[in-house]
Amino acid sequence: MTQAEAAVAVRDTAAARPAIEVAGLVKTYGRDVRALDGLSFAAEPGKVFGLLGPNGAGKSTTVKILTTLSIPDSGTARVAGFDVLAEASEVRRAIGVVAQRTAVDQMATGIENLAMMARIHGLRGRELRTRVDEQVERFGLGEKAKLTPYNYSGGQRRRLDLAMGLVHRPRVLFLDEPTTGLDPEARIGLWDEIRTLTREDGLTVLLTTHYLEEADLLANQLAIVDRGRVVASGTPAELKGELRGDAVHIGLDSAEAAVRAAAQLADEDVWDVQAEDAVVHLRTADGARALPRLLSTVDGVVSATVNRPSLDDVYLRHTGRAFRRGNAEGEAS
Ligand SMILES: Nc1ncnc2c1ncn2[C@@H]1O[C@H](COP(=O)(O)OP(=O)(O)OP(=O)(O)O)[C@@H](O)[C@H]1O
Repeated sequence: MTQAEAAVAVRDTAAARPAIEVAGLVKTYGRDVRALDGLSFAAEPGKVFGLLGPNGAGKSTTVKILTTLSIPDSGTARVAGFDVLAEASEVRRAIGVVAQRTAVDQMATGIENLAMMARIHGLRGRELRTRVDEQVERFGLGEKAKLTPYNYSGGQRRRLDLAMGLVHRPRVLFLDEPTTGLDPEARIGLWDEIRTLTREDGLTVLLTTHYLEEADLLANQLAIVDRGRVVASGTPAELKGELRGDAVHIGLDSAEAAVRAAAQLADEDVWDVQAEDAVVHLRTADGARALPRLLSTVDGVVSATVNRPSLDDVYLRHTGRAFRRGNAEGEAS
């Protein structure tokens, strides 16, 4: 092997290593709250990796550890090849963070905000000005960049957040619930922007979300987190593809009726039958054709839906709870 070939081999090996590697992370708060309970996953470089889980699943705790803001009780984590504990300052230089709560100073213009962030990252003079101009251009802020964020639309404010998170050209970007509060058009625009960043700039994005649709459409790879552990991982298509048949959800007039219906339906040609509150979830081959037969088997039906398995069904399969219910529990705690 020539020296040049060896250099390429070394570079390719480095590029092939996961951008984020997490193994057996445990984090407890006080005596009782085990926020992370042996969490492990690996995110490929240049892709969007989605951490999907209901409120309280442990997503923010994971991000805090990966961004060096919190220390795990045990386990290891590497970001951009650096250990989050032993090489915390290298990690900080390699990452950008766009939190759910904006870091934007509302009294300063877009340009001033970008310049402030660039200065925090040690940029000065001409390099700083070039970098700020690049971000204004890259994120389509145009003339708006000369105004304070009060004059921006929700989508523009979020793009300024992104531009600020990327001004120092990080290799890994942490994005927390990026499209919360945006209208559908702005959400789709932002998803496009994030995809472009990974495809064209080779950026790795760790996205945390409790929006199933966002995880499904935006993430190349997903880890579904529940109670501090990864319960399933893969591409959205792989995860949904693991579930055979169609998903059927039958709403009944009471929780008791749902328990009775689940027992009756178990004798039919169905699988993964679960009663939860006043709903029975199950899967069956050719759901549309099977539905009239299934509905005639039980009493007290108030609604029924049939669909191809969604990430909601994947979550249900692995946790025994519907995703929305998981969220409601998290919000209540
Ligand atoms: N500083 C803290 N002190 C005590 N408990 C905490 C603290 N931070 C988080 N927790 C608890 O740890 C668990 C995991 O919380 P975490 O915020 O990581 O979840 P999450 O998946 O990010 O939820 P969300 O989507 O609501 O942010 C929850 O039970 C939460 O109440």
